Amino acid sequence: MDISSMDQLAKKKCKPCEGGVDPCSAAEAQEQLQNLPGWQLSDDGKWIRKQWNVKHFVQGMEFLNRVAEVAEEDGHHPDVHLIGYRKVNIELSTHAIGGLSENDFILAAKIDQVAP
Ligand SMILES: C[C@H](O)[C@H](O)[C@H]1CNC2=NC(N)=NC(=O)C2=N1
Repeated sequence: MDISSMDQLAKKKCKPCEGGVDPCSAAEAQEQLQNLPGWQLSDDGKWIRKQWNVKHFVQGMEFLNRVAEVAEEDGHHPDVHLIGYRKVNIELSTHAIGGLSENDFILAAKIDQVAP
């Protein structure tokens, strides 16, 4: 997987993924995360997660609605871990391969573009 800048990632489109490819390594993931500020890699290297502080609950919901549009457009979807009083926490992983693929980094860049 080539390492792209955030802008390069956001210009890419997620590719349909139904398994059959190896997840990216923790080292590749860490390298890619250099361009995705605020995203954390899980200890097992299988997912990335980011938390935002928002002004209020509705702002968090409006943010998630924008995320839903991006996800549907790209055919790659987040796991929303928390929509709280003033917090949103989103996790990304490619479920078809049980780990991270470039799709997750592309979606992370696109989510950052629509974050409040
Ligand atoms: C064919 C298409 O790529 C799959 O159905 C998509 C849908 N959205 C997805 N989202 C995530 N996070 N992981 C997947 O493996 C996945 N697969």
